[in-house]
Amino acid sequence: MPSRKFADGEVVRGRWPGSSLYYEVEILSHDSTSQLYTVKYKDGTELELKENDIKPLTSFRQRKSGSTSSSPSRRRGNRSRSRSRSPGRRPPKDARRSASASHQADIKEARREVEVKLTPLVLKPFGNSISRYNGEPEHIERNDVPHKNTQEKFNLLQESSYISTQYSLRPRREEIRLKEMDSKEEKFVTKELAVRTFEVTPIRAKDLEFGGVPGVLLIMFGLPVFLFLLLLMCKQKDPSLLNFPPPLPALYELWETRVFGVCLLWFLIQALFYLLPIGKVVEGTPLIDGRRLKYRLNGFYAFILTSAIIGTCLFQGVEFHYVYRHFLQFTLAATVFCVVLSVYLYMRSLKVPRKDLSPASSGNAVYDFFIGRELNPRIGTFDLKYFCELRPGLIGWVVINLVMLLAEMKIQSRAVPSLAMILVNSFQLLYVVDALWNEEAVLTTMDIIHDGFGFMLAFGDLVWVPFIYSFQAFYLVSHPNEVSWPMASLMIVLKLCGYVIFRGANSQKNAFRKNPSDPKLAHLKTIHTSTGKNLLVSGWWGFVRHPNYLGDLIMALAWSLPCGFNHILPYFYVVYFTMLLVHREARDEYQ
Ligand SMILES: NC(=O)c1ccc[n+]([C@@H]2O[C@H](COP(=O)([O-])OP(=O)(O)OC[C@H]3O[C@@H](n4cnc5c(N)ncnc54)[C@H](OP(=O)(O)O)[C@@H]3O)[C@@H](O)[C@H]2O)c1
Ligand SMILES: CC(C)CCC[C@@H](C)[C@H]1CC[C@H]2C3=C(CC[C@]12C)[C@@]1(C)CC[C@H](O)C(C)(C)[C@@H]1CC3
Repeated sequence: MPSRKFADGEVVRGRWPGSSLYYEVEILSHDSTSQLYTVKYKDGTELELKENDIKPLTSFRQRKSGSTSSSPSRRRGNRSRSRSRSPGRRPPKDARRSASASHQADIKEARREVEVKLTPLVLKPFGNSISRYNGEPEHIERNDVPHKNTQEKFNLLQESSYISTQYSLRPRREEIRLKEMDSKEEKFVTKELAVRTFEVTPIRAKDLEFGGVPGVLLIMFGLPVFLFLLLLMCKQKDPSLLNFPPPLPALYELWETRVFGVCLLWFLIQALFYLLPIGKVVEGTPLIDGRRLKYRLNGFYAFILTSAIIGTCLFQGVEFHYVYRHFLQFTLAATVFCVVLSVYLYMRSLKVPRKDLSPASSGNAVYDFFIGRELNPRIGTFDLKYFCELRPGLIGWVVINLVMLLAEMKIQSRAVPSLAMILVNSFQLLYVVDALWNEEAVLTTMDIIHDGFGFMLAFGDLVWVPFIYSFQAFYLVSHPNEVSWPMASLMIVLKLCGYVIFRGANSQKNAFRKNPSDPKLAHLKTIHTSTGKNLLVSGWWGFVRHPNYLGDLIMALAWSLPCGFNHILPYFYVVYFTMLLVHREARDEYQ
């Protein structure tokens, strides 16, 4: 039997799972089969830890800072003690005044202080949250040297951030109770922190995402070219990679004003549906200044109305084949539209107050043109980003799929569409309907919370989604693939598995973000993070780090499989999507 290093009843330090923080724990028992120790924290939480995650007390130096507590519960107690000593103990009303214009001089001075003294903690505004982990170790030393008033205020802010970096694991019910007790005061602290960090921290070049300016230039010029090449490749009889490059059409052949007019009409019809006073109005997550924007949820109605129009057009004998025949022209028209939209978005963003800028914006014109300068560009109540995220592109994708289904029947002289085409169409239809049905969920995605509205999302939403995501259907029109029923059943099962994981995880996350005290979530465990927010670490979110991405990837595979294995092209989506999600996961992890 393998020997054990620590005895029952021994007091040691246990590493907090997923962090580099050690708390004082008592060894309760040891399981010789799993080699896990059951340990108890001072607040009563019991966890199982590996031997590697346990250290003797003697291996830790006493911390210099004022906080000597080691367990989550003791730290909480300590927190109120330290607060009572600090200026932050003032009632919120008084404190709010300190952030007002009458203290501009203080702020200026503090700004200098922050730049010089608080550099280890790079706080950058992140969407509606308030600070951003800078990749440094989470354990932040506190500055105990007495300073002037302004420095003290920032110590308080730093302290609140320090407190936020400490993980806690307690049953969720208790967490909720404690949260309610503290929420008032925390709200004040984080709000003040938000306002100040937004003013004082310029974004450094190394913080730019997507490879900075060279990276975004490459994406902006490279992606449209890539998109056209992919579509041209697919038009070839043998779309093998060996047949690269495909024959290129003359540029003038790609432009057709009528097609551009159709795109414009499509956009305007969807905008009209968006403006209809049907569907409930909800509030988005709080902005940096505490405001919450209102959003109307009527995407699903827009989809129903669009289906009715498309149905009527079909009934009237409208030639949908026109879209297939002019597919490249449609792609170019949508790209031109998106460039014009991006220029408009950038120009208008130059006039908006700083508080309305996206936390992702940098001050560099090229980068900001790409990532979007303004967080929530609106014309009156018309929210351009929210509208584009779900309506013209996503509904357009379904319509394009239908066009491909009809084109397949026409070109291959079929009385009914192929099973492969039916599978692709229904899988993707389910995905779009799900997105529209759960429209509110989009309000908690990083696109809405963090990114501005610029070329990236305009191109992604209005060109990339409709013209790339419909690629499998486009492929099947000229490269038929027979799918047997047993294979089809396997693909359906795969799709449904992916969907259950995707929906389960997203719904759990949205419910949690909407109301962390939701009794339905009380059984779930959470950890506290340095952004001040909690993360779920059980349920779907205890299974893998990003269960929603996993489900999405499984679905992506399921809707590529009906295209068979003759060519790699239909699997491009799976490859791209994996890269996109790995990158998003890294961005999320960083934040
Ligand atoms: N088809 C496509 O092309 C495509 C592209 C992108 C995304 N998607 C799908 O869209 C959905 C949303 O994607 P997303 O990129 O916005 O990612 P997401 O993971 O849904 O959202 C990121 C946010 O989720 C929160 N979060 C992360 N881990 C959490 C946890 N353990 N507990 C609670 N909250 C947690 C964080 O919120 P806070 O910041 O508030 O902490 C984070 O900012 C996903 O299902 C994804 O697969 C599809
Ligand atoms: C560099 C560019 C090509 C990157 C383009 C990225 C976009 C294509 C995606 C960014 C956010 C994505 C997104 C969906 C579709 C693809 C994006 C616009 C989404 C609307 C798909 C349906 C989901 O249910 C969703 C609503 C959660 C999702 C939101 C994010």
